[in-house]
Amino acid sequence: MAECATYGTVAVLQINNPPLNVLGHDVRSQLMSGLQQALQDKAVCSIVIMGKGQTFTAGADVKEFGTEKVFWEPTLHSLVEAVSASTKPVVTAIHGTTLGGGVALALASHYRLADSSAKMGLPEVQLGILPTCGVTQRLPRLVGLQTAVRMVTSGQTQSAQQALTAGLLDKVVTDDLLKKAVGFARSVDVRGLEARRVSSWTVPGADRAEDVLDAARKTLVRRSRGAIAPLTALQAIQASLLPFETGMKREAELGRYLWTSWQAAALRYAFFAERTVKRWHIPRNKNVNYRTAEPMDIKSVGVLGAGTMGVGITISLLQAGLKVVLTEVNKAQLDKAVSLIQRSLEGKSGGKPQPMQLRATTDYSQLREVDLVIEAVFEDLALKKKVFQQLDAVTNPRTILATNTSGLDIDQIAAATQRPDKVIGTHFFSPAHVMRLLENIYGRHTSVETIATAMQLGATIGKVGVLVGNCPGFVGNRMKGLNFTEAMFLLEEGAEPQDVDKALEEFGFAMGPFRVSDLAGGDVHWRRRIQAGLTTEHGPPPYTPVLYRQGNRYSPLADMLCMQGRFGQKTGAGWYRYKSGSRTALPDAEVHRLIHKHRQDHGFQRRNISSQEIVERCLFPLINEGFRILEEGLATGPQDIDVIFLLGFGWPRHTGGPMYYADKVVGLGNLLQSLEKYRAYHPRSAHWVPSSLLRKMAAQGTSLSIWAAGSRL
Ligand SMILES: C/C=C(\C)C(=O)SCCNC(=O)CCNC(=O)[C@H](O)C(C)(C)COP(=O)(O)OP(=O)(O)OC[C@H]1O[C@@H](n2cnc3c(N)ncnc32)[C@H](O)[C@@H]1OP(=O)(O)O
Repeated sequence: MAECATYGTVAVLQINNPPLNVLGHDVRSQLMSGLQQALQDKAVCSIVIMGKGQTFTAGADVKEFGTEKVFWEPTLHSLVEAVSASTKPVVTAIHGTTLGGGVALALASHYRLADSSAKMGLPEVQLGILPTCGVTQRLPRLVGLQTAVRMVTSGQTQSAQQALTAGLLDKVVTDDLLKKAVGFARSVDVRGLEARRVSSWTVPGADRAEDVLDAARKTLVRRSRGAIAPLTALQAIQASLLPFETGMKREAELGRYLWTSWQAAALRYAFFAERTVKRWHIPRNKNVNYRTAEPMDIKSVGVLGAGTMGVGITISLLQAGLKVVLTEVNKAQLDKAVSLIQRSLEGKSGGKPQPMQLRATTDYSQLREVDLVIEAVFEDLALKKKVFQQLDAVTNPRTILATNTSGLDIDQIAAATQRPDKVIGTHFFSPAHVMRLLENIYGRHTSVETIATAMQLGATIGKVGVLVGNCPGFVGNRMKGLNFTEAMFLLEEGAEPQDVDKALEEFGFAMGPFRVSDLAGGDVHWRRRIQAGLTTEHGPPPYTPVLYRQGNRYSPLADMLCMQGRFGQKTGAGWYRYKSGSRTALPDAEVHRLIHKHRQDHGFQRRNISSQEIVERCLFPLINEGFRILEEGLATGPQDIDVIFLLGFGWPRHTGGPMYYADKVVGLGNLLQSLEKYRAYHPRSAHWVPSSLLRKMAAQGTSLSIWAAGSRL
C-alpha cells in the first residue's frame, strides 16, 4: 500500500496501490505512520512522497465516498495537515496523472517536483464536490487567483510544463524521478522550512480579485447549466483572500454542502457508470458476456465512405495507431477527406497520429486484407445492403463487417452477407473523432467474438463502448425520438420553439431540441419519416389524417418546414433563422405564423405551458421508453442507457442520466403518476402508457439501482 525506505538522510514514502494508487484508508494509514516514523528518526533530514507504478496517485478513493470509510482516521485531511505541519522538509515527486488528493498532498508539501510527462488536475467538480484539504486555500496563494479558478472550476489537467510556469511546481525533471527527488531532498534545508509553508503566503494579485472573480462567476453561471459544484468551488477560492484559517473553515463548510448534495451522488454514479458498461452481457443469454468473450486482434481497419462520419472515424483509428484503408468511390470526395484528415492530425501531440498509416483508395478490393471494415455510407438501408454484399465478396471471410448506422436494422444488413455472425453495428456520434460514445449493436446472429472485438476496438480508440440490442433507432435514437415528438405537440398546444428550448436548456441541456434539430439538419429525420411511411415529400400519405399516423398522435410541423426547404443552419432557416455564416438561432416570425395557422386550422386552443410541463413532457416519455428497453433486454442495465445519453446526447451530467434521474431524483412512483396524468390528457400517444417494468418497480417500492445490482454480472 505504501512503502518506506531511507536513502541516507532522506526517507522515501512510496504509495503502492495499483492500478492508480488511490488514497484509500489503508494507504492513508501507512503514509501517516511512515511520515511519523521519518519525523522521529533522527537520521532523517528530509522526506520524499511519491508513487510506484503508472501514477503518483489519482486522488481520493471515490469508492469510499458515500461510506463511513472516508471519515476513518487518518482522513485525507489529517494526512495533508500532517504533511503541512512536518518539521522536516517534505518533497512530493509527481509522475503520471496526479489528481485531486494527490495535488492536495503536493500543495501541503514544502517542495514539488515532477517528471516532465506528468499531468496534474483537480477533477473534483466533475464529481460534484470541491477540492478540499486546503487546496482552494493553498492553490491561489501559489499560482494566483486566475489560474486557481481555472484549474478548480474546469477540472482540466495541466502538463508539468504548464504547472511549472504557473508556479505550482518547483522543478521538472526527466528520467529517474526517485534518484532526482532524493537528490533534491538532500539539497533542501530545514532552516528555510517556515517560508515554504504556502499557508503563510498571501494571494498574489489580490487587488484585482473582484474583477477575476466577477468574470469567472459570469462564465460559470452560463456554463454550469444547473451544476452547483463549480460556483460553490469559486466561493471557496474567494475565501482564500481571508486569513488562512478562516478560509479553511469556509472551504470545509462549502465542501460539506456539496458532499451531501444529490448532484454529487449523481456525478459519482456517472463516473462509475462509464466504467461499468465495459462489463457487458446479453440480458437474454448471460453466458455471452465480457468474461467469456475473446476479441480478435485488430491491426488494420477499412473505412468505407469518406463523408463526415468516415473522416471522423478514420481520424480516431489513426490516432490510436491503427492502419486504415479509406475507400470512397468518388475521387474528389476522397481527396478532400484525405486533406481534412491530414490537417486534423497535424500538430496533434503524443506522437500517436501517423498519417502514413493511411491508404486512400477508390478501389474496394484494397479492403481484401483488413481485419475489420467500418461502413460509413449514406443512411439508406437499400444502399447499405448493397454495400455489404460487395464487402462480403471482396473481403477475407474472417474480416468483421461493421456498419455505422444510427438506427437501421442490423439483421437486414447482415442478411446481405454470407457471414451474419461477423456483422455488427457501430454507431459513432458526430463528430466521430471528438464524441466519446460508441453504441455497438449486436444482431440476431452476431457472434460473441465479433461483439468483443467491437467493444475492444472502442476502448482502443478511446471511446466508451456501450453494447445494445437491435431495434429501430437502437437505444439512443429510439428514446430520443420521443423527446422531439412531444416537443412538437407542445408547439401545437401553445409553446414557441424558443420556450421549449429554454426550458430544456435550463434543465441542463446545452441545446434544446429545436436548436439541435437545426444543427443536425431537419432533412435527416424527414427522410427517415418518409422511409417509415409516416409522411411523403408532398405532405401526409393519401387518406391519412393530418394529426394521426400509424395509430398515434402525429405533428406534421417538422415535415411542413422541410417541405419549404427549411433544413436548419445549413439552409439558413429551420425552426429559427440564421444570418449568413452565423450559428445564432434567431426567432423567426415565419415559423410563428406557420405554427399559428396550423393551430387555427386544426382547432388547437393556445394555452400557456409551464417550464415544468415542457420538461416533463419532453423527458418522461423518453425515460418510460428506457424502462421498455430494459424490459425487452436490449441493454445490459440502466447504466448503459445513462452513459449513452450522457456521452451521446448531452444529457446534463449532474443529473446522472435519464434512468438515474428517474430513479433517484423524480422517484419511480412520481414518474408513474405523471405518466398516468399525461396519458389521461393525451390518450392517443402510446408513449404515455407506462412500461410494465416501471409499474412493477413502483408497486414494489423498489429502485432501479437495486434491480441493476441484481442483474449485472
Ligand atoms: C475531496 C476529493 C478528493 C481529495 C479527491 O481526490 S476526489 C478524486 C479525484 N480523482 C479522480 O476523480 C480520478 C478519477 N479517475 C480518472 O480520471 C481516471 O481513472 C484516470 C485519468 C486517473 C485514469 O484513467 P484510465 O487509465 O483510463 O483508468 P480508468 O479510468 O479505467 O480507471 C481504472 C480503474 O480505477 C478506478 N478508479 C479510477 N480513479 C479512481 C478513484 N479516484 N477512486 C477509485 N477508483 C478509481 C476505475 O473505476 C477503474 O476501475 P475498474 O472499472 O477497472 O474497476
